[in-house]
Amino acid sequence: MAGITYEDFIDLSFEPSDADLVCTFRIDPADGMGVESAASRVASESSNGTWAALPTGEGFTDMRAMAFEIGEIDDDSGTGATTDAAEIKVAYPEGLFEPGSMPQILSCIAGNIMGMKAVDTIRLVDCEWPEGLATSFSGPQFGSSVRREIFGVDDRPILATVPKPKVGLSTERHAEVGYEAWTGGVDLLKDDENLTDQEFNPFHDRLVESLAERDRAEDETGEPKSYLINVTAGTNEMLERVDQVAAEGCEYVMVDVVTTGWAAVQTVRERCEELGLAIHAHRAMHAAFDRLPEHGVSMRVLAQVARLVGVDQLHTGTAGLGKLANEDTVGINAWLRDDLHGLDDVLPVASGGLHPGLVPDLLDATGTNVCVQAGGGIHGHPDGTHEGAKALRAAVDAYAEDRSLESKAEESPALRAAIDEWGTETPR
Ligand SMILES: O=C(O)[C@H](O)COP(=O)(O)O
Ligand SMILES: [Mg+2]
Repeated sequence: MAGITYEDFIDLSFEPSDADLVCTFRIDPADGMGVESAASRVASESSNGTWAALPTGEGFTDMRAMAFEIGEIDDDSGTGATTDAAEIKVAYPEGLFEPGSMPQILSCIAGNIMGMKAVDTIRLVDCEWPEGLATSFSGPQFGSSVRREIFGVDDRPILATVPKPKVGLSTERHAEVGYEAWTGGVDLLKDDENLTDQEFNPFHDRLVESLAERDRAEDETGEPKSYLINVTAGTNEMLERVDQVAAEGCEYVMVDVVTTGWAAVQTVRERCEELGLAIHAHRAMHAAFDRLPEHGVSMRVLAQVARLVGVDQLHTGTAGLGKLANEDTVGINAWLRDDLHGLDDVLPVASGGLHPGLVPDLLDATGTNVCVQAGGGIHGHPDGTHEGAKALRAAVDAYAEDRSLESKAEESPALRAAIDEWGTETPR
């Protein structure tokens, strides 16, 4: 080949090899730009092309991506009409990627193309990860086995709660809230995404005091309990916090994986393997990438990335039942459980506006191999945190016993009060 131009990046008869990474994009070509031209520019800019024709020849390895499929998108009018947008598939050769480097991969498949003028919008919808690339990542260390291995539970979801107000509680109050929630029946105390190491509640003090309350709650209930402490920080500081968590005898760290960045998560994952700690991934900021359905990176792909880099638990939404907009929680959870070249699965976490009255519909949608997290739905209970935790546990136990909430509420005043307060309504 003497040279390449973007036209060399599309071939509708091309068949990807098993080693290729195949990405599905939704693209809306700019005015005057045909869909094939736009598709070829996507493949070009995300692999080794640019706007100008380029010389190749000696010293050049052909790392071109290839747009090989263009599908029409129905406009949902019921008339069979289609939109100007298209769903395209692009195949990327294995050699384009640095194995085990999520930042490098994302700089290809979700890099410059997100801002190209050739398209009005572009969304990375899905990826099919080939074995070579997928297994260059460690994947989860524990995955959903945390339920059984840490908590000895396999007939119900594990339960978590984040103290509210989300920031501003003193260390002492935070630890007390943990004690009340653990003894009420939740398994995990969880920090909120914006609680890290502030003056009103310093990290190390919170770690030590919360674990002391954890131990007390374990003694009283006879159940294993744990704490998802948020180690989010710059990478070096984060590693120091991970070390402190292990030294104090906790099983988990929590990381805000999107704001922290995937490279740092990979680094934390390595340290967590040395220390035997599980990673709880909060997805704060994901919606900046995935909320607009025409543009950005889907939550499905973010979840794929999280699994590859090796988180054990990941927030994936509430199947639309909670307070936050959700993209296909059920489908994403299924992907997290499906085989991925032998990598471990990820435990989905349902969180954001949940309360006991939503539990049956939630578990109908997600199944019970999940973590159910409620903040306001516990601490906003009319009788306080302890009763709120009892109510959530009763709702989950009722589901395991195949009983209605109303019937369970006859023996659980805490659940009765929660239902009287919130009913089965979705909050906003
Ligand atoms: O971090 C979270 O998951 C949210 O803070 C959940 O809070 P909520 O249960 O009060 O909506
Ligand atoms: Mg939160």
